[in-house]
Amino acid sequence: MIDIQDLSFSYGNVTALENVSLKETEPIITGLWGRNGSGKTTLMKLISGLEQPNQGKISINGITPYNNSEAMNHVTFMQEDHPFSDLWDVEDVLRFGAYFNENWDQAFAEYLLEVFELPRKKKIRQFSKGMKTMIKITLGLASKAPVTIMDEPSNGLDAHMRKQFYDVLLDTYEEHPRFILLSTHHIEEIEPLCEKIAVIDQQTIIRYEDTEDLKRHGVLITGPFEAVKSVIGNSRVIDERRIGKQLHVMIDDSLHMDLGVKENEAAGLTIEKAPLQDYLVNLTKKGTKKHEHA
Ligand SMILES: Nc1ncnc2c1ncn2[C@@H]1O[C@H](COP(=O)(O)OP(=O)(O)OP(=O)(O)O)[C@@H](O)[C@H]1O
Repeated sequence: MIDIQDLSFSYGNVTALENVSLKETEPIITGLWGRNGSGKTTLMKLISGLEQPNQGKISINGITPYNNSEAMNHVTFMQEDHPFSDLWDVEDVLRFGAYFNENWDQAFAEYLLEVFELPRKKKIRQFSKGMKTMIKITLGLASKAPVTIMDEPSNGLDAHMRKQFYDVLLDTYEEHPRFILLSTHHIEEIEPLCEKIAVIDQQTIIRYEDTEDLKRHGVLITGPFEAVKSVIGNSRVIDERRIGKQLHVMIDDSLHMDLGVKENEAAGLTIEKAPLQDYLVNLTKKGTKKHEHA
């Protein structure tokens, strides 16, 4: 389906991606999480053939996307600032979608316009941020491309429209499975949709795993200094704060028996699972260090 090997890319002397590898053979929904400037958009542009790698290979269903007109039948990329013409209204966007996508589903596109309550005759440039996101979702999903890439697809959506987005995405995916890559800074916004999550940091993908496995990671431990130090052992500490005699740490580990037992409560320790977003932020922050055994 998608095979990226040892990919590197620079804008002039700014290295945006280095030695990125990611392989997925199943048509699944994948989240791409990373902090600002981590390289998410660059990776998406490379996958969709808008940029040429400096090094490494990308294969989409056996096709190299850069400078390859056939790739358009395999990949759709909905950019965060999608280049819609100033003159276009919704009907122009749909005509564009039908012209450039061989799997275009006009009936589904019409249905999505109704779900998102989009006015047909209004110019896209007059749309609100959320409405622009909804027309991009419409274009992206109705294209039914085997590889569908969406940069920040929940950007600007209110709670109701985000729920509508989840519902239509899951329905169309179930009916017509394809590889869907969704990028975000806020993992909670897309995590319920994603079977796997790729984490990008310092120009490369540092994790690519099942969402459920990733969600088990990140444990918060709070309590008296010595008790916390003794329970964390050799676990990797990704956040540490001292407040008075209390120590608060987050470790890059999953909740397991050694950490969860009642004796720890007796020692005044609180041990709990950290929210996934907090875990990812700490995992990718500068200066994250290995705990040295006391
Ligand atoms: N056109 C460009 N010219 C020069 N440098 C660029 C260009 N586009 C991106 N970069 C640089 O490449 C790196 C990766 O940027 P990219 O836009 O891929 O990150 P991102 O993860 O999508 O960021 P964000 O979440 O803030 O949108 C950053 O250092 C950025 O400054």
